[in-house]
Amino acid sequence: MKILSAAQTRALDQATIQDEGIMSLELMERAATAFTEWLLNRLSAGREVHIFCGPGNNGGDGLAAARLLHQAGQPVRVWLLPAARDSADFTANRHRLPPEVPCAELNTRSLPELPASAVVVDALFGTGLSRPLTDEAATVVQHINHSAASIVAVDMPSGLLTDAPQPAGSVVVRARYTVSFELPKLAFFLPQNAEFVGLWEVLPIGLDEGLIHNTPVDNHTIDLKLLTNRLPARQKFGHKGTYGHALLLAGSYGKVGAAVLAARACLHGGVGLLTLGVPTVGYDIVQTAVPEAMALPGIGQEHVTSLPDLAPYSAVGIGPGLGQHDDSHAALEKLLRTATVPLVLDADALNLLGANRALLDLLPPDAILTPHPREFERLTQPACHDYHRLELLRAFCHRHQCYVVLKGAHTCVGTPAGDLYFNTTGNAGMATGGSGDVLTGLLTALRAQKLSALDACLVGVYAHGRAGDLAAQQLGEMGLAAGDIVTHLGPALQKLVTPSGF
Ligand SMILES: NC(=O)C1=CN([C@@H]2O[C@H](COP(=O)(O)OP(=O)(O)OC[C@H]3O[C@@H](n4cnc5c(N)ncnc54)[C@H](O)[C@@H]3O)[C@@H](O)[C@H]2O)[C@@H](O)CC1
Ligand SMILES: [K+]
Repeated sequence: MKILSAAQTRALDQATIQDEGIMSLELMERAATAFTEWLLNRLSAGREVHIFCGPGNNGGDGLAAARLLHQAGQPVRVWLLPAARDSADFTANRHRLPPEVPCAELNTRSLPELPASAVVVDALFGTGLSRPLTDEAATVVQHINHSAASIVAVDMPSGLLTDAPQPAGSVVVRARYTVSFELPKLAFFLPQNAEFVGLWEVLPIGLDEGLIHNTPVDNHTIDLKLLTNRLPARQKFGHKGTYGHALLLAGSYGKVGAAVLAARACLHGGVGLLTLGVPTVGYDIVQTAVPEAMALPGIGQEHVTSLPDLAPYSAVGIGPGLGQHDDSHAALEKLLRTATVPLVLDADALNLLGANRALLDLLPPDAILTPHPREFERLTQPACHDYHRLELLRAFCHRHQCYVVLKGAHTCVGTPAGDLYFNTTGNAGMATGGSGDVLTGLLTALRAQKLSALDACLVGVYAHGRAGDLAAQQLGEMGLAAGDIVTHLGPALQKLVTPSGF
């Protein structure tokens, strides 16, 4: 899916109205209908719904939803934010509200009591918000936030800008759910907004697909549609040589487990052959834990101290559990100077790069780096906020012509072309030691199988998250350990395989 800016969203609404010859009121009705159905499916009987409406079309959505909820037999009350001017569609829906639905203008000196059993629908402001909330609007939002009621935001939590940072201390609705329309908003993907957005969902309202297709964007979601035809099916006459030979340089004394996890993920990621460059201290461990992989002797006693001959390999992954010793640094530098095959760099390989920034200039084109935010900042600079981090990410990928997988709840893949891809799979159970090692092994496997760097990142990140979701379904989020992600990689990848046939 594309992630549109607020201005593009407005333009798309308008263009859909013109192209389809429908009234903007009809589009609002679609939005309100979708929202109402969503809410009715989740409401337990008897809970009173308080709908807070602003003066624009977000408020219009709220008024239309109030009518539809009332028609469905749901107890509902409407509260209107006083404003000098209301939008035309707000006014039309105000007139269509049945007189039986209690509807009153808010008075900030005596705001309505909101019991814990109430559901608050926040339809104060949506994508039309142009500046932080002040005065009455801010007071109302603070009142809602201080109540114990459950808050559901329509399209956006009011007060949150769609695609730009908030000034510190801005008043923003803290929604439990945000129900948005057609396409997700950039704000939803950023950790700094999690406390406002809550869980979010996007409901289709039939905006013009052709127009969406023709809208140029550089922010996207990673979803099944995007992944179509990126992961080829296995060939009937394929053999282990067909699927590449990966080398993983990983593990050191006390961190051999990282090498085991990356190795297992690499094998379950479909690689034909895997060789492990682990120090002697981990040799017996990996030979026992991962018998399918070969292990190289003599590349270091307690950590990796030398680089093997790279000729046999079709991709190299380096970093999990590597340690940051000087001779590991030297091996990394040699790798960067000599490798002609795809590289995946993670963990201590990134920390070594961060501590020796001159190495960054040696990165071969299309290398994949998989930092978490702190590791990324070691490679660049501290980010002032999440939007700044995305700017840094774009600039870094462009400057070094590399792909960066910035790990998080919505892992973001940055590309040399300046595109950002936000992942939509995964869960909080994956916030556990070793998850990243699994991703590194998987990405190395995909690169060894000759997927482009972009396809490997998109397929790998999505499948890794999906495998985590499958594991959590069985084990619960708390019960999930990184090895469980590996176990579920097979089904997660299988879902993405390009079907054979014609
Ligand atoms: N036809 C459409 O354009 C559709 C719009 N939809 C809804 O319409 C929303 C966008 O509607 P609008 O563009 O009218 O915008 P909003 O309803 O989000 O807000 C606009 C109003 O708020 C005022 N405003 C902006 N910032 C303010 C601030 N800080 N303090 C006080 N007032 C402020 C503006 O002057 C304007 O009156 C979407 O989020 C969505 O909920 C949906 O009904 C789908 C169809
Ligand atoms: K809202």
